[in-house]
Amino acid sequence: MKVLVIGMGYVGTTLSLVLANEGHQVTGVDIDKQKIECLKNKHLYFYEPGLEQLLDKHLDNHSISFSTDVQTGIRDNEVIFVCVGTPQSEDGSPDLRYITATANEIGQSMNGYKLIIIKSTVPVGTNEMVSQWVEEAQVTPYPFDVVSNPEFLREGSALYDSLHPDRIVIGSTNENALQLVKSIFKDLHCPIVETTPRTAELIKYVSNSFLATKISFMNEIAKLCDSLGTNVNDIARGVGLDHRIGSHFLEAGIGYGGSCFPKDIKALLKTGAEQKVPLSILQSVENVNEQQYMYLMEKMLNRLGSLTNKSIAVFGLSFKPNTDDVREAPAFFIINYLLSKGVKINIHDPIVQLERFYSGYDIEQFDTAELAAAGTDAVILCTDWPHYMGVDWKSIQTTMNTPNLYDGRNMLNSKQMTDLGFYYEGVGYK
Ligand SMILES: NC(=O)c1ccc[n+]([C@@H]2O[C@H](COP(=O)([O-])OP(=O)(O)OC[C@H]3O[C@@H](n4cnc5c(N)ncnc54)[C@H](O)[C@@H]3O)[C@@H](O)[C@H]2O)c1
Ligand SMILES: O=c1ccn([C@@H]2O[C@H](COP(=O)(O)OP(=O)(O)O[C@H]3O[C@H](CO)[C@@H](O)[C@H](O)[C@H]3O)[C@@H](O)[C@H]2O)c(=O)[nH]1
Repeated sequence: MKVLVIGMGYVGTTLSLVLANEGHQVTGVDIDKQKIECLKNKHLYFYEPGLEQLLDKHLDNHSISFSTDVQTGIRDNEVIFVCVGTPQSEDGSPDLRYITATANEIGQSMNGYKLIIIKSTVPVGTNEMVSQWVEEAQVTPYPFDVVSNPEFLREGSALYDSLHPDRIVIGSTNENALQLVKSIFKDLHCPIVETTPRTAELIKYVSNSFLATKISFMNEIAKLCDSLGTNVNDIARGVGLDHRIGSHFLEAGIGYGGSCFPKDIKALLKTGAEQKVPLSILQSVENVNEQQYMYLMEKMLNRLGSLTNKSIAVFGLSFKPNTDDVREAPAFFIINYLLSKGVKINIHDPIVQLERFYSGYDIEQFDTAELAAAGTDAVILCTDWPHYMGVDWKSIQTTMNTPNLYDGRNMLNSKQMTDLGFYYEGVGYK
């Protein structure tokens, strides 16, 4: 099938490559010339394991092409996936300007029937509004359908998640449109949830909110563990082996970040407020998360006494491993806090280059974790990159000014680190 994908961000690029891999003929469009140039030149402009190989393969066999010509893309394709961004606006609600612009563009450029599939995460009622916006923009009243098909991939495992989804959610009011979307994904074997567009839109927000709830719940329990002298990692295992609870998303630490959880939780809270339905549990989830990085900072302050003239190494910048995405990354909240206290900061990350973010501050990036830690008063581990399991902790311990190790992801073995001579603290784990 010929398909157009609008918006070559994480979601659109991954979807385009997966659809090409499933045998579809894909055109990917974006208004960002640089992104399109990169993709045309077989260069993935973001870090995501496995995607560059697919890009190479499908450009070579001509099953995918990229363009900035959105209008021609719309005219040449009956099936259109919309994957544009829906960032957070000032008041916490999603900014729908890119969705509106895309709906207008489709309405103005369409030359026959179009199936418009909304992949972007949008508040309840947006699919209905898209129908209205397309209709209002139409020059000739061609028929079209709008279907909600939210995306559930995770950064860092986007390809795997897209090829092995837990479920596909399709919200449609039209049976033919529903069957057409199902036929596009016919080779992906998983349950399909057929529902209304409004319900599909809400499923996406509830999924992210529930996952974030698990994290914040465990982060609060971690504080109790510190107080009681119990181990939150063992608690997560002991609790998660109960199938009714499940073992995923129970890892305590410095809190969740990324381009999705913080914004989507804010958006659902906004929806609750608009509907005058207080979402008090979700509000607590957000509150716990916003304070979580400071919990580790307070532990460090208790030991160091003061941060004056201190030098601290921060390991890991991205919001999670296997991505170079730093949107809402807890590492940056920590860095900003340390900078505000006049701390000298040494950075290491296996992928992310810091120059992109700071200049003129007392902050320096090093090529190795060992170099970054030398001479510092503490190391703070912010991202659970597997890389940090393999660094030379023995040598790090000997070169630090004072070997204090704060593990914001509870990823290292506390006994091993203590045996090496570190003062080690995790979150609910010592
Ligand atoms: N990133 C994720 O892991 C993820 C996962 C699931 C769902 N989502 C949701 O999917 C959507 C996209 O997320 P993303 O991370 O890929 O966003 P992104 O910001 O990385 O990319 C969006 C792209 O859309 C392009 N764009 C904007 N307006 C356009 C227009 N009028 N025509 C053509 N292109 C246009 C932008 O230039 C940009 O490249 C969001 O709603 C997000 O919440 C994201
Ligand atoms: O037990 C855990 C699991 C995750 N995290 C943190 O939570 C954040 C988000 O992690 P993850 O969900 O793996 O990454 P995302 O790529 O943001 O994916 C989420 O957001 C996407 C965008 O909506 C959805 O599609 C995915 O299903 C959803 O998992 C990261 O900072 C993690 O470090 C924890 O602190 N503890």
